[in-house]
Amino acid sequence: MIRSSSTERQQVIKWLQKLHCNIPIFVFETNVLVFATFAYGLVKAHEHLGCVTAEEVDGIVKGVMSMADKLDPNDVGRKVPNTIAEIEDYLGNRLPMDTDVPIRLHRIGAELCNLRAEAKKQGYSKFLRQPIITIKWILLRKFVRHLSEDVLTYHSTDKGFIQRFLWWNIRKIHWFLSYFHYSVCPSELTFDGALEILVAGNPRMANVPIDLYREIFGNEKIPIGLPGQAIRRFADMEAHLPRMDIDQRPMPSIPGFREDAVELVKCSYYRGKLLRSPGHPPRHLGIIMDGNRRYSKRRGLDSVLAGHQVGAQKLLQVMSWAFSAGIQNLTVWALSDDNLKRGPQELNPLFSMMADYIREMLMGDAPFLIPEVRFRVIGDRSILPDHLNDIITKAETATANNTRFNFQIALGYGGRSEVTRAAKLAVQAKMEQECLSIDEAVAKVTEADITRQTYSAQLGLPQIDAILRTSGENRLSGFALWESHHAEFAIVQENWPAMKQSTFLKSLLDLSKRNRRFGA
Ligand SMILES: CC(C)=CCC/C(C)=C/CC/C(C)=C/COP(=O)(O)OP(=O)(O)O
Repeated sequence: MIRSSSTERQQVIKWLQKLHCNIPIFVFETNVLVFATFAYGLVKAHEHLGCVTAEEVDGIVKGVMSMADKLDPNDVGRKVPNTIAEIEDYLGNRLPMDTDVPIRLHRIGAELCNLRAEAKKQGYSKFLRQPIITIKWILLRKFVRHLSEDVLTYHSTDKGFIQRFLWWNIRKIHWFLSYFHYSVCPSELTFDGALEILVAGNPRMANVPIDLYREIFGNEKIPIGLPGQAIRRFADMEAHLPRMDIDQRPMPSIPGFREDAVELVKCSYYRGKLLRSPGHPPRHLGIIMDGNRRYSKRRGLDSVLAGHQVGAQKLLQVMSWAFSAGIQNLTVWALSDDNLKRGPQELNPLFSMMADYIREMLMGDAPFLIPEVRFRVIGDRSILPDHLNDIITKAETATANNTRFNFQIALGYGGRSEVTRAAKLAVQAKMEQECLSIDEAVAKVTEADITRQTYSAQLGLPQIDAILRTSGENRLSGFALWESHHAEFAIVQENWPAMKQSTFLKSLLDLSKRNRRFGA
């Protein structure tokens, strides 16, 4: 199972903390965003071009951290350029070339300047549509090599010189970032989205952005409106660029890169929209995870179980996508009572796999991937094998005091059996609480009494108000039969294991826009 180790998380957190607090040039949130994009670029360049080595990427990171250690803390607050006009002014007038700067860096700087001049000459619109991006990648490669070489090999004890030298490199980074940003940043990149880009550069760090964000700044330190400010700054920068649809934005034509980058950009875009949407995320989202077997067949996987395994990994991702999108209650349907018709040859391995995943979620390096998850199972537990029931009980007990995210898995669940059960319990409760005969209790039972006996209500959760189903199927199959009365419905065409984060966020955005009248 892919997940971040706490050491990796801590490293990234420390690194970002230092960037944010100690480096004057990164005092503005936007520059952290831009740096995140830059870091992503480095990693991608390394992955796809194979020209930037892992050591070089490490060199940059180490270099930046060592610069953070050495810089003068009194220098905090320096204004950095944030618009094209400011950058031009900065490059032209306020960035003096130190005399002891290595010649080759000077040359790269000149090349970058030429690029800028070229862009200006041609007009940014034309410039960005041309394959000039390739040249940028070559420059990026050169830049990274030289910078990392310089930072790593420089051992002088002359503090004054080191400081000047490091400062110059920092300016260089910012200089380059501006170009990089103007080429590939989406117009609605949010802080959260940028962090995601950063962590997604390391596949083991994927899908922890909000959590990471909170760890970096602490809950009380999250500046209210920070994303808004960031968006405004981006909008300001973007105002100097031609408007382009996401799909038209210039991307290097490297197989795999474009799709990957477009997905990140789309996620960032939808997250930005969600942040500013006047609606709210579902209070309680229900998901029908459909299409595991079709996925397995379509991808030519070895077995049906392989499809379920990818589905289980998707579930871990979706939990964290939902959490970071502000959803606090998530119920997923993993096995219906109808599914019990499937033979033991499919069910037994599926049960074992579920037990493994729940154990892994419980015992793993980062339990449940997101903090303070309360885990519960609804449905008919009597149909589950003992080993699965044991681990479920352990997970339920271990997470019983958690409150930030309620996560329910429906197993052996059917809508009709839930309603039947709720009706029986409602009559029973009426008899006991009001000392009634069965006939009197049946006569007095109300809808509210039955609602109180649904699983959601019994667990102290709001009723499911939105249901998402994957694999293009257009029916409920009895999921949340009682609660679906007013629930909004979203259908995703992708099979569950193939669902993209952008599709998920887009569905949430769509759900948040629904005009709900509740029959009025
Ligand atoms: C830890 C834990 C509980 C993991 C859950 C794993 C998971 C995603 C289970 C879903 C199983 C299931 C019956 C999916 C429906 O697809 P299908 O098999 O009916 O596929 P089809 O619609 O293509 O036939």
